[in-house]
Amino acid sequence: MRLIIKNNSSEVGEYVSQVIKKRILDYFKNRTDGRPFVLGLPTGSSPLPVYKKLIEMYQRKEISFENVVTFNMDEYCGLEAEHPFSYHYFMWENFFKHINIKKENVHILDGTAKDHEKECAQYEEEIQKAGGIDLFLGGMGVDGHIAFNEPCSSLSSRTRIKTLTRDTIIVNSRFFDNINQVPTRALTVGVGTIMDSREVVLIVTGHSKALALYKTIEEGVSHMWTASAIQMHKKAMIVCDDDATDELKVKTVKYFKEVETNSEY
Ligand SMILES: N[C@@H]1[C@@H](O)[C@H](O)[C@@H](COP(=O)(O)O)O[C@@H]1O
Repeated sequence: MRLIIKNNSSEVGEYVSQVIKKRILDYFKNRTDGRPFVLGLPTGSSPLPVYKKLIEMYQRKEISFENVVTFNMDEYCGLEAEHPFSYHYFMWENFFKHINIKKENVHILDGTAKDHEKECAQYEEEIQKAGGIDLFLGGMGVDGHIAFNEPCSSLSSRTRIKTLTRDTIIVNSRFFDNINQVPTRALTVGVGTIMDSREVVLIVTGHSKALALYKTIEEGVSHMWTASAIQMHKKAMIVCDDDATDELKVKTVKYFKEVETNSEY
């Protein structure tokens, strides 16, 4: 696992957007079979600087999303796509409407689906049909959750419905007018779904994530901190800011800062 430590969230955004750009450009350099690049995406405040930079790269014609297929991590149950607090709305407002992605290439779980099980099974099938996910970008909850895989989620879980913890409802209430509006359930890809991706990149910024980052990388793999599963991934990278390293050992921080000086994306 790589740990890239940057000074602030804007530098994290710059770095992660460069990683995504490089992976997409490298992928199409040698591709002749027409298979698109498949990108997994998160919502939340952490990826916003990444989306901003990717939009700027698209506007400067450095990158195209014409042959990119996306799968979002999760969606609240019960919110229509047009609902201003839905993850559908978030993704179109903050990213998709500003780039040249084809509407049919965007996949986001339908939180209003009557048959959750069918919706989740179809999502897994669509990921397979697309050829699997090349790069899954993620954030992390303050309790170390990845997507909506709350503490005690199975580390081999697939896409399914999850009940949100009280902690997550309180933390995510900042995006709603009041806490009673926060849905209590969500559809989410599983930890296993994320682990099947060819590469995983997690963004961790701010002091509030410091304990989760420590648990994710300096302690053992645990279903209590589901992001810690990435210790078992073949190609995983965490990109964090200085504030998020507050609970790490000095020698861990020094080690990764030294290793990653002048490293390639
Ligand atoms: N389901 C999302 C996660 O995918 C996200 O990583 C987390 C952190 O969000 P933020 O980046 O706003 O801290 O929030 C939600 O719970």
